[in-house]
This record gives sequence, structure tokens and C-alpha cells, in this order.
Amino acid sequence: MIPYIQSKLVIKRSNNNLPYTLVSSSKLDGRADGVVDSREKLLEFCFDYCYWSVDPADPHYASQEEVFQDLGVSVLSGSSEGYNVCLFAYGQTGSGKTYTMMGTPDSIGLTPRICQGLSSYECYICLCSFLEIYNERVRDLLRGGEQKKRASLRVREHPEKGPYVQDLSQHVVSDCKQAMDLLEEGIANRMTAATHNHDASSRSHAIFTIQYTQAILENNLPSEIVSKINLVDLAGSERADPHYCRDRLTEGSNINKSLVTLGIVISALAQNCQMSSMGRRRHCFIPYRDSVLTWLLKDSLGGNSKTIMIATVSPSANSYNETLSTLRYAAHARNIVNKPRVNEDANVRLIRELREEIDRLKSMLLSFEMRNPSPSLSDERDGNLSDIVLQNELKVTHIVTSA
Ligand SMILES: Nc1ncnc2c1ncn2[C@@H]1O[C@H](COP(=O)(O)OP(=O)(O)OP(=O)(O)O)[C@@H](O)[C@H]1O
Repeated sequence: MIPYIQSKLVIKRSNNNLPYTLVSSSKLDGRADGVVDSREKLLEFCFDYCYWSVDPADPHYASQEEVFQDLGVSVLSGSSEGYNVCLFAYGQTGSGKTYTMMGTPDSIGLTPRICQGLSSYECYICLCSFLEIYNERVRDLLRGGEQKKRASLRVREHPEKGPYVQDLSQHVVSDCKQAMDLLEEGIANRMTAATHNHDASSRSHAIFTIQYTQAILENNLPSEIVSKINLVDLAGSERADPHYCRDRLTEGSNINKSLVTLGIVISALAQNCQMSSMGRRRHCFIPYRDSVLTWLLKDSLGGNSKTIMIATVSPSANSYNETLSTLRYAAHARNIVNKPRVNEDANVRLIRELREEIDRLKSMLLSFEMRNPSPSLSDERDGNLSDIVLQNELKVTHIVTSA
């Protein structure tokens, strides 16, 4: 949020269980030039958290640390359990996305805090990559040499792993400092430009990915779980201004195109989740491929990922419409139910499933024997179940010995 404008729009923090309210009030505090609107409109939105970070002196002021404790810590815990996690910031230009995701040197944001938090986990391989989507093209932000930096990369789709960027550089990091250095290098390479609302506006969507592998021992079998954290700082949505130069207009229209597609994807996913919850089968098509952003975030938006969306809004009275649209966007996104699963080794999963099946069959056998004490009655069924148990146990032994 922009800290310096006293606003006509107030996001009131109410009692914990009540919805947060966006109020269009009749007063323009501290501003003499605005048109005073005597009508008051009350709109209610429900979110998991609501932060007010305009004035550090305000008793409700939310610091970067508070946001990290609520959101960053759950990113770390989800990924340490082996889930893919995605955290993305969406909002109008200048409303604080980069501040929230990256922060400033005096007040570091979520991404560097997550890197710091990761350093306390025991992982034996940690890989980082950093890309930006500028004018619907993917660029590697961590590639040396001017030529390579400007080259656009192809997005492809793996049948199991989903969409990925071909030839994107991945960098092994062994401590927090190395990850922070990569982050700084990438931020310096990112496309920014001055717009009316913001003199260093990010003109691209940036995705910082941390992939780390943990060694575990499951079912006496050495195994590994791989977790992926996608930290996304989207470019700001903004109305087109005919006074901008051609480059700015092209950037703006591409940014808006991908954000519109993101909105359509979010609405369609939310609608599908609603239909599923009502037991209906007919689902609408999700146009992931209509923009590079939605294609790359396919899994994060509607698949195997625990995803957090942060909606940033400006308290400025002039931003009423953008604020409303951001809150509607976020309200839609809140209805999406993803299906995250632990990224465990395929053999370990098979062993777990077979052992569960063995336990289930054994308890079936036991209850069958108890209900039919006469051996002649239960012999045939008993024999079948015992055979399946034996086969499954042999499969488990085979996997364990051949691993
Ligand atoms: N809560 C805050 N406290 C202090 N400064 C803030 C806060 N939110 C934003 N700012 C400052 O406001 C300015 C704009 O914020 P930021 O760059 O994060 O906006 P943005 O949403 O990423 O914009 P764009 O989409 O144009 O890149 C920056 O100078 C940032 O440091």
C-alpha cells in the first residue's frame, strides 16, 4: 500500500471473525483538491488476512515481519513437507507488490525472508532460478552476458511435470547469502520504467523459483522429496494513457492482456470448484495457454500447489475502481480449491500404497474369520485374500531390494 496518501477509501480492520470492509467515506482527510462525495457505499469482502501498512504509528500497522509470520512461515512449512508452494502478489501499479515480495534494504520483504528461513532447513540440493515475462516473452534474469540476457526462452509442457521454461538457468546455492545475491542480480536486470503512478514501475512479471531436495528415510528406504517454491511479483495493472510512448503502451497492453487472462483463469477455476462442490460434472474450459503467465503458473493456479495470493491496494481515493477490481479478483481466487500432493519418490509412494492395502486386506481377513469361525465356509475367500496379501508383500520386498 502507498503510505503517503490519506485516503477516502478506508479498509477497516474489524473484529477477527467479521469481514473486512472497504468503505467509500465522505471525507478526504488531508487533501483539499478532491471532489467530496456525500454518498457512502459499503462493500464487504472476506479474506484470510487483512493488513494496513500505511502509517507505522497506527496501532494496526502491519510490518513486513508480521506478514512473513502469517504467510512466509506457512510457505516454508508447506514446502518442508514436500508440497509445491506459490505466493503471488497482485494489484494496481504502485500499490506495494514489489515492496511486499522483495522489500527495501531497510525493510526486507517476503522473498528474502523466505530465503533466510530456508537456510535453517536441512536440504542437500537447493536450486534457484529467476525469470521475467516481458511483452509475453520469457527472459532469464540470471544469465550472464547482454546477448543471453535479452534472448527469449521457450515455454514447453512436460506430460507429468507440467509447463517449464526450456534452457532457463538454475543455480545451486548453499547458503542464504548466495540466494540473496541471485535475487539482487535478477532484480537489477528486471524491466522497470516510470509511469504516472510510479517512477520505478515493474513492467514485467517476475518469478523467483527455489527448488530444494530433502533426503528422508521412509519405510526404511532412503528417499527424497523435492519441493518447489514460486515467488511471483506481477507487473501492475494500469489504465492505458494515450500520452505514453509506444513502448509503454505495448508493455501496458501486454501486462493487461496477461492480467485479464489471469482473471479469466481464476474465475473459471473458481466456477469449476463451485460446480464440483454442488456435485455437478460439467466444467468450463480453463484458458491457461492464452498468456505465458497463466501457462507457466498452471499448476500453481489450479493444480498441485499450495497457493497464496496477496492483493495489494492503494488507499488513494483516485484508485477506488482499481481497488474494487483487485478485491473482486482476490475474492474469486479465494474460491479456488487446489489439490496439492507431496512430491515423494514414486517407489516410496508405491510401497506406502501397497502397505496400506496389505493392512486393509489383513483386517478384512481378520473380520471375515471372526464372523465365519467354520473353516469350510471361509476357506475360499480366505485363500483369495491371503494370496493378494502375499503378492503385495512380495512386491514390496522386490522394490526394497532392487532400490
Ligand atoms: N507498506 C509500505 N510501506 C512503505 N513503503 C511502501 C509500502 N508499500 C509501498 N511502498 C513504497 O511505494 C512505492 C511503490 O511500491 P511498489 O514498487 O512495491 O509498487 P508495485 O505495486 O510493485 O508497483 P508496480 O506494479 O508499478 O511495479 C515504492 O517506493 C515502495 O517502497
